[in-house]
Amino acid sequence: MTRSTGGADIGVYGLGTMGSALAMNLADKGFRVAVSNREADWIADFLTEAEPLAEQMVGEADLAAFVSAIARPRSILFMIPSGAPMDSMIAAITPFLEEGDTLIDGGNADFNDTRRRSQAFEGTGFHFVGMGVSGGEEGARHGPSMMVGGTAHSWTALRPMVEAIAARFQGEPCVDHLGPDGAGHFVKTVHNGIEYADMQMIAEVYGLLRDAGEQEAGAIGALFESWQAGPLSSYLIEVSAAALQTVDAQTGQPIVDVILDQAGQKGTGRWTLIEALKMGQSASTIEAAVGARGWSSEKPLRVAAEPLLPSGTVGTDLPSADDLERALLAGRILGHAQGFRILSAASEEFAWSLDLARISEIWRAGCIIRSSLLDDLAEAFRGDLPMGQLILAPRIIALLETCIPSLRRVVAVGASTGVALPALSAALAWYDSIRRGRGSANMIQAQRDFFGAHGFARVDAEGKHHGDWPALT
Ligand SMILES: NC(=O)C1=CN([C@@H]2O[C@H](COP(=O)(O)OP(=O)(O)OC[C@H]3O[C@@H](n4cnc5c(N)ncnc54)[C@H](OP(=O)(O)O)[C@@H]3O)[C@@H](O)[C@H]2O)C=CC1
Ligand SMILES: O=C(CO)[C@H](O)[C@H](O)COP(=O)(O)O
Repeated sequence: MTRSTGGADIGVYGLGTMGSALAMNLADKGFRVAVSNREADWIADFLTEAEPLAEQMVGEADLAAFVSAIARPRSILFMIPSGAPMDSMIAAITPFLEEGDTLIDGGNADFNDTRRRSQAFEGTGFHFVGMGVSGGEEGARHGPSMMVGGTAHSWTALRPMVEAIAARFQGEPCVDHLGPDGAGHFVKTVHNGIEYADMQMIAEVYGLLRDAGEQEAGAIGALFESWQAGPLSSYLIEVSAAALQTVDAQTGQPIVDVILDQAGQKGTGRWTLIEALKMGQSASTIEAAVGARGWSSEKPLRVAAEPLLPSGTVGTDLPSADDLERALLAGRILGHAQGFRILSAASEEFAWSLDLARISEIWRAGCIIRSSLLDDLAEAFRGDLPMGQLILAPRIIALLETCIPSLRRVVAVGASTGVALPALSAALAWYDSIRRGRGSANMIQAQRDFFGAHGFARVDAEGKHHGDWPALT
């Protein structure tokens, strides 16, 4: 199986969808790659499939031989499931490492695990990198966006390779060293939270057109396709348009009509929320998207409830196509604003000094959430940013002025027709919360003091105060 020894520039362990594609991308860019996989039989199959690039690869089933095949100091990239499998692989490979070697976890890992592993590596002479990779199989093969967290030493070793294989936006590689330990995986997690929100809002518009508008999948797909020429232009709209216009070979129906309405999830959306809540951040659009995937899994309950619970009104006029397009743009802006606020809070919490402009820039190509909006966000972050808030950047305010009225109209139609638009509605409520100088939390404080003597601050005096509340009979 071995085709050459000792001189590989990098090792890739885990030849599933992502690992195979990244190994081929690296070989395509002229790097020599050692590859290995838990299921050893797959190594030979992969090398056969990788021809002619296999000439630059060496396959080793044995871990010691795999490590030996890589030139020192070694860079070893793991593309395997997060959590326990990664811990087991670290334990298994560490005995074969030497001073200066770096292990890279390129999977979707919980950044808390990455921080723990990075700390465990401190003082060992080995290095640990948590690297978020986005772009799916196609991106991994031809140019992903990558978010690197780890030591400066590891970045120096890794940089030429990841810059060579990354997607490019106007010639610039969509990869950067974002900070130490868990910074890269945290940014990837929030990327996925934004991805969940964007996917959900697109699905909501599809649902509104299908259920309130009784439109066929192909027609909705054609509408989405037309939006690719405007400000909504993005990979996710492109994918959705193409999926809606794809016909199932078995039935001749639109394929989306035969796909069960239960969405999978592997954890990154939920992690985004958990970390947001820990830092006191509201990420209501992302929460709605995670919650909607949860509702999707409760199919039997939904089927049972449909004939029992009162519905919305029929016959309401649908929003115009322009309104739907602008509502989605507003939702996308607000979903990103929530994500970037979480990144900003984490940057402070963990002293990462995250460069939010740079993060927007490396998301402009290669990754799943790439969109023309990210170019606007990158420029907004590089320009005047009142109170450090993306949503207050003049460029973003100008965009919101054009699309918030549409979001209001679309949410109103969803409410009256009884078509659930949880992420779009949450985005609008989040927007209306942030722009309201005097909110309604004075009522919460009155309730808390009434039942629990928690005290409240007054608008006209310093200090903590209590109400002279009446006794309830
Ligand atoms: N698919 C995607 O679009 C993206 C995936 N990711 C992340 O990349 C990582 C890999 O995903 P993907 O390539 O899609 O997954 P696949 O299921 O296609 O491949 C998984 C790989 O991990 C190996 N593996 C599974 N369990 C273990 C274990 N316990 N110990 C060692 N190796 C193991 C498998 O080996 P074997 O062949 O023996 O089963 C296989 O090589 C995941 O963390 C995922 O979240 C990140 C971005 C995008
Ligand atoms: O990281 C990714 C894209 O950026 C992966 O495709 C990930 O699996 C998506 O998350 P989920 O499976 O929970 O939808």
